[in-house]
Amino acid sequence: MSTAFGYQNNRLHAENVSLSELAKTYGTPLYVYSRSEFEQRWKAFDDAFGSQPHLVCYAVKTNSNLAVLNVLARMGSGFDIVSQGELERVLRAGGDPDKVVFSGVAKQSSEIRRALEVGIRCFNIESHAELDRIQKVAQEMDKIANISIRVNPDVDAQTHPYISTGLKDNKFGVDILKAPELYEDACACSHVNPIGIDCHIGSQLTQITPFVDALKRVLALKDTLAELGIDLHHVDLGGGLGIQYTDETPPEISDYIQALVKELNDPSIEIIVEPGRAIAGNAGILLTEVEYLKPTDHKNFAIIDAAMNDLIRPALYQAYQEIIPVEPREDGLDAEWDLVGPVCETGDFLGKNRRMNLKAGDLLAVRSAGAYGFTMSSNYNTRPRAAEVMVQGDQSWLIRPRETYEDLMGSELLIKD
Ligand SMILES: Cc1ncc(COP(=O)(O)O)c(C=O)c1O
Ligand SMILES: N[C@@H](CCCC[NH3+])C(=O)O
Repeated sequence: MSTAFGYQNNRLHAENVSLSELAKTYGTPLYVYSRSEFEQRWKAFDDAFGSQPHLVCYAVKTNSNLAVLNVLARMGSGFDIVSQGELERVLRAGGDPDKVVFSGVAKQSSEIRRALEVGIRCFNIESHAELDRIQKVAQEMDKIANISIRVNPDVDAQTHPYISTGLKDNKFGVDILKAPELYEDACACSHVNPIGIDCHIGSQLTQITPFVDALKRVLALKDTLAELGIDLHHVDLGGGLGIQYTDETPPEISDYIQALVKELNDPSIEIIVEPGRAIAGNAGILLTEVEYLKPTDHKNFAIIDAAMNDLIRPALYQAYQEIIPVEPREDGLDAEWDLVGPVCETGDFLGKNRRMNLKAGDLLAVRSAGAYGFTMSSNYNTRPRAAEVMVQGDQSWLIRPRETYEDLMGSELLIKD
């Protein structure tokens, strides 16, 4: 797990910043990110390619805070987006549109138009209907749309069924056997230019083998296309590399990338990867305070001020995330606790059966919350979304204030009649 979060003098720190101090200044729940961790993890991907042409396109959905995107853009990162909203964020954060790939099964015409207007690198196409739509919009704009086709290699990613994307049963991509036909149709389009092949088989993979198996199938397709006279410039292998949440042992970034480079065995082809979790996951924690202790004959509940609306992974995927005290103590109530939030749902828990010595008012840190944490948060129960803070060394920056109650009204209108 990340070394960015560790104890100094029995107090948990983010780099050299005390989390107790951050909680005092900004309140809880609070997302805290380590800038150094984001930078090191992105660089680990970039460096691992050596001389192989490549582009690391950070998956924006993972953590789309503008400061996070800006830190990565400054390092030269590309971006994998799935909506115009994400595109606008990348642009606002100083990202280079020429390093943007656009994934997703349901791109709207207006989104395609905007992406062509700013000149993104490539659309990852997921169906014939989408090819037709992109051709139509590009023709109207008199632009050429670079595309790759996202193929579904039917490889079992051996991950949670909700985050497995490369099986025939999943809505993503096109059947790899039908892909040559689609490429031929794309070549026949006046305003579409096929430049690559794309696949993404799932998320939180802890083995290299499924990635290599998918690449083998992609390369077989590439050979078939070459025989049809269709030569491509890149292969995009998506994201999906897992992280350690508890006792998983995911591969090192360098071993994963080197396995891809070795299997490709062609220095003239560019490899694009779209990592998200492997960069952001262990670069963030969610800080929360114990509001009440509620021991019962049957179970002990520690009611905390963070909830499923702040971090939905435990409720949605039964995901396990480590929860540790910011200032460990021995004079509280030592018991097994269910750490539950204020939301009116039985599924509102961040952890179950966690042995801890607690008092009300204690601060806890939910680890590995940098990925799919804030970006999946909501206002359920009309709860303001948490603030986000970035630290580096002994510096900290508030990068998104906590929502106010006025923010929660948004621009809704009363009916006047
Ligand atoms: C198309 C695509 N690319 C990249 C990612 C990022 O995945 P991960 O966070 O597992 O690296 C996802 C999410 O799974 C995705 O759907
Ligand atoms: N949101 C998921 C990952 C989904 C990946 C998106 N394609 C998670 O928290 O694990």
